[in-house]
Amino acid sequence: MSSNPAMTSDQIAVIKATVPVLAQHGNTITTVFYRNMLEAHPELNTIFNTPNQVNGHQPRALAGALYAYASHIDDLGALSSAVELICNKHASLYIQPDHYKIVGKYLLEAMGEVLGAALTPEILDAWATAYWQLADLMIGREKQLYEQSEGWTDWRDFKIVNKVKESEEITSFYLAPVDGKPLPNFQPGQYISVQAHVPALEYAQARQYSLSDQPKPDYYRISVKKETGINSSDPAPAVTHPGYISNLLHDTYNIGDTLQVSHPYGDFYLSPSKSETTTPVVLISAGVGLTPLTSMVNTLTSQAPESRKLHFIHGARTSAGRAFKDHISKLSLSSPVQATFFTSHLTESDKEGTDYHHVGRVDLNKLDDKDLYLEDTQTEYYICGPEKFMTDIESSLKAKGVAADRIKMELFVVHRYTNIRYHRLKSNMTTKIGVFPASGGLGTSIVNHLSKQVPASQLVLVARKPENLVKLQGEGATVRHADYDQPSTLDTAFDGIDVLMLVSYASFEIEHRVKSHRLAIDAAIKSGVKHIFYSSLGFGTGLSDKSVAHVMGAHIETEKYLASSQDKIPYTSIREGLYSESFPIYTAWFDPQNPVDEITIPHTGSGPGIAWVKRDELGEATANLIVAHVNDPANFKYRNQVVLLSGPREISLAETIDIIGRTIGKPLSIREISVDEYVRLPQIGDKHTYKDVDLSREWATAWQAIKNGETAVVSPALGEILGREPEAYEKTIKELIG
Ligand SMILES: NC(=O)C1=CN([C@@H]2O[C@H](COP(=O)(O)OP(=O)(O)OC[C@H]3O[C@@H](n4cnc5c(N)ncnc54)[C@H](O)[C@@H]3O)[C@@H](O)[C@H]2O)C=CC1
Repeated sequence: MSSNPAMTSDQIAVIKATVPVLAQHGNTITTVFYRNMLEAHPELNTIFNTPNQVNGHQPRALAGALYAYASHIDDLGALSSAVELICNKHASLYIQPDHYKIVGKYLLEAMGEVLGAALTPEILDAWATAYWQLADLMIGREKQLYEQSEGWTDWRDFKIVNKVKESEEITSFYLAPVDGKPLPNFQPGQYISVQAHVPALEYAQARQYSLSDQPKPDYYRISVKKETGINSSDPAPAVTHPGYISNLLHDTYNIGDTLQVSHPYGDFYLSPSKSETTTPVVLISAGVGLTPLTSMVNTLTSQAPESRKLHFIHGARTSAGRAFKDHISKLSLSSPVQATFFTSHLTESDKEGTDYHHVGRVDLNKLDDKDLYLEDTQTEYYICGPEKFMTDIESSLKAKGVAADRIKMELFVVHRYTNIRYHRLKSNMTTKIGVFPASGGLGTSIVNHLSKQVPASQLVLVARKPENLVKLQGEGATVRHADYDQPSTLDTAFDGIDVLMLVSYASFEIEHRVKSHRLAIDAAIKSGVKHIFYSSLGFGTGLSDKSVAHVMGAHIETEKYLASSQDKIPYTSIREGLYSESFPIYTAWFDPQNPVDEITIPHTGSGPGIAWVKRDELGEATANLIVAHVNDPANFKYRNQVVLLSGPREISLAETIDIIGRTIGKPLSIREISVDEYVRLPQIGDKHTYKDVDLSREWATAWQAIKNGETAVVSPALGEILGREPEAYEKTIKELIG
């Protein structure tokens, strides 16, 4: 039993009250925390993943976890799967109670350093108690895990006894314990941590690798993917690339070499009872995600009754990159295993029926329902691969009627496990959701994502040109006409709608825009709408109501109007971060098709940057928030609140331009010019003209806002609401112009 004090109800209230502070400063706190702690305790570098420190992933993940913890301080049950995931990973790294003392000290100190006087003794005390409440819970669970490991409670030396190339990218390592003692059993799907000395860092690093074969008493097998583009003899990627250790194993570890290995752990595994029953199992993976599922299929085929239905579905970019192809194909000939391979890039030598069955990415709609064993309500589905792949497959299975508790996914990153699983809720079938305008970039994205989660019959799509919405109309959506510029069309446009998504009037002028928004809000009140969501913008340093950016003016006014109307209509204002796709606006209309060498803007490029975010992820998260409200309005977290959806990291304008330059293969630079020069640039033309009035000078206030750090705030909310890490800017830009 712990001797730490329990939390009082006042302390719980204090923690809940600090949630917005964590939303705004969490990332800075955790960044300072890791920096200070690792400076004072360099020996802890072996525990933490160095590239994830450098690229900011680890501080972000911890900030997300703290935020989730504070939000659920009075409902810790909601975090139990996250705690289980983290404790398993901790156990595989041999985390000890003393480590929690060090972490607690530096975390609370970092809060003090970042928040200054705002961290009153009362708040500090509440956080110290909250920290130890969670730490005790985790220490207790980790103790149990160590007790279950049959005395194997520290790193154990293993020798590589075989090294087998499985595909162009994947190589298996067969690891046998140096002490020769038999290995404990594990659950198929679990992983081990493998620790290797990294000469470039002068310390060891550990990574988790799923076991890829069935349990054997004399060896473990892991199958490791080599990342392209990193050379393990170059020390630089040792600190920047999370795949460095995998490449080090490929390039420098051979038969006879020794590695340190942990006991197997992990909470993604084949239900033990499944190896004895005849429940059908479908294993769906992409790329190297097939490793834990190969362990499952090997286990099941070695033990299972002949009558069990088993389907192994795998997607690979190329057939040559597919590991275990012959092995799985052979299993499908001699056992009840069905195998279906998807290949997205075919080569001439690929043969249909052996190398692949379908072209493209894994798409369950290409398979018959009977081959997914949908008719059996016991069938279990195991998914492993990139995050987006897993959530897409999960949605696709749910759309086919599979209950959430029969879908299991390997989610390594804690952040997305904070269990505020907006997209997992069941839809309330009677609530009507309206979107206006249900067109344009953001509106269309919101509608598309809503239609994946609720039947079209629940949607009321209101647009200036309703003829563009015939497809959803055909599926049962109600489609209506309305125009911000024709106020009378708003009178009845929102009738019958329970929850309305109001997308802001597309302009950067203030007066007419605010007037249009007010008219729409008033119309919504008159129509009896019960909750209004409004798309605001990501200027204003997080959630503040101050901004020097002219473009933010109308949003701040509208938010004030919403706040003053909350007795008549509760609201949520979503500050949609700056679209990654909108880089031309911030680069003096740089055109990747006709690239200039020099970008002329009233900004040096350095200083605070922009937390760019992909527009379609904003659409998806906005839809998730709407669905969360529809399902449980009483517990909706953002009632009468403003929430910021930002991208995963702040990127300076100089780096932004560097990324764009690298993507198109041309070095680019910034030359700072005056605002006077900027507004006269020929390419500006009438791009900032609204109803014949040139607003270029007003627009240029955005540069000052960026300099002031207004667009640099990184909030964990987007990742939480999406249930995965938001897409990296580099990737979005590559897709856009690469
Ligand atoms: N977060 C960011 O980085 C950015 C945000 N925005 C703002 O976000 C909001 C949504 O942006 P997007 O969907 O990307 O813009 P968009 O320009 O793609 O779409 C705007 C839609 O509004 C419709 N529309 C225009 N005038 C209308 C009227 N009088 N009545 C009804 N509908 C009308 C248009 O038909 C169009 O479909 C806009 O207010 C826009 O100004 C715009 C660019 C970047």
